[in-house]
Amino acid sequence: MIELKDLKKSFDEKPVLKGVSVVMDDGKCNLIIGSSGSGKTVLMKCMVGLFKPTSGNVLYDGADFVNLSDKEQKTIREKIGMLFQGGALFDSQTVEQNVMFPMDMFTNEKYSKKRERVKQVLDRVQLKEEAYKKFPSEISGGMQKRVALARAIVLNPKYLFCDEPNSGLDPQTSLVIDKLIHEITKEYDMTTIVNTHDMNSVMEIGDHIIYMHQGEKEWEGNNKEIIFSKNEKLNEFIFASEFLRDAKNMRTIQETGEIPKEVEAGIKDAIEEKLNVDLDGDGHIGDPGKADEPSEKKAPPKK
Ligand SMILES: Nc1ncnc2c1ncn2[C@@H]1O[C@H](COP(=O)(O)OP(=O)(O)OP(=O)(O)O)[C@@H](O)[C@H]1O
Repeated sequence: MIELKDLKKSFDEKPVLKGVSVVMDDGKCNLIIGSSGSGKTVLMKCMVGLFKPTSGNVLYDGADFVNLSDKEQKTIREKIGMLFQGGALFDSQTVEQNVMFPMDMFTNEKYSKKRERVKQVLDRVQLKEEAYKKFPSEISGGMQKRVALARAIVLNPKYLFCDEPNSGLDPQTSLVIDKLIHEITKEYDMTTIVNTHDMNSVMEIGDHIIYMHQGEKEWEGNNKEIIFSKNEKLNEFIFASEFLRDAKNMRTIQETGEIPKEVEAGIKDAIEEKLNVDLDGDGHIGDPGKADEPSEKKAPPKK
């Protein structure tokens, strides 16, 4: 289990993380969302030991990472897999060599054993053998992400960190990568932390979502609860993310004028205000509690 306790990080007296406390769920995809500059990357870097927090704790199964000896920190680092933004593959190495790299670094396994394991993980991310000898520049962006994911899990990590795994991918390929991350998290029983801007990912794999706003945890919940959220900052962020256009439930509302059953409160009011439409036919646009007098309303879109 990873637990953050009152985590603070400042750069030159400028506070970036202002006391974040959260427990990352084991065996689940924990998504960190928030607008640019809200502190998502700094939070992730504090978790993996790339930044030293100004104060507070990062606990791995109760052990405070920052105050552990180098040897103890190394033991935890060995349990961490990282999928870096952009994949960060070595251009001069083949697919197979890229995936084998962590085994070369951290194990004394025989070459045949390493090849066997590399094949296993490349199979798992559905990469065919004809790609093994190719260089990153010779394969598509989606394939590169698969290779990066295979490399991240080759040492069978307990914790998987993914920084913007969908950056540079089209929505369909993003969905495939999201699903792989989600399935592998369950199969390997990992604690996965994903830093993302992608609202489709949020809806698809958001077992546990942490919404960061200006260095603080503003909201947390899962992908069902986010629909009902009445948190104004979160709703603003969701709209800024073009959630209306992209997310499945919202698409249903726009295209058919029907509200999916699960969208009965929370964000529904904000959607009404945004579209200036009385979706639920209650005589009000937005929250009826807020309106002093009935709003001028438009008919719901025709089916
Ligand atoms: N090494 C650093 N030195 C000084 N300031 C930093 C450093 N790293 C990050 N910051 C500052 O911390 C703040 C949060 O940055 P961070 O990269 O965590 O944002 P983010 O939420 O990940 O944004 P994005 O979605 O754009 O990646 C920003 O104001 C950034 O300028």
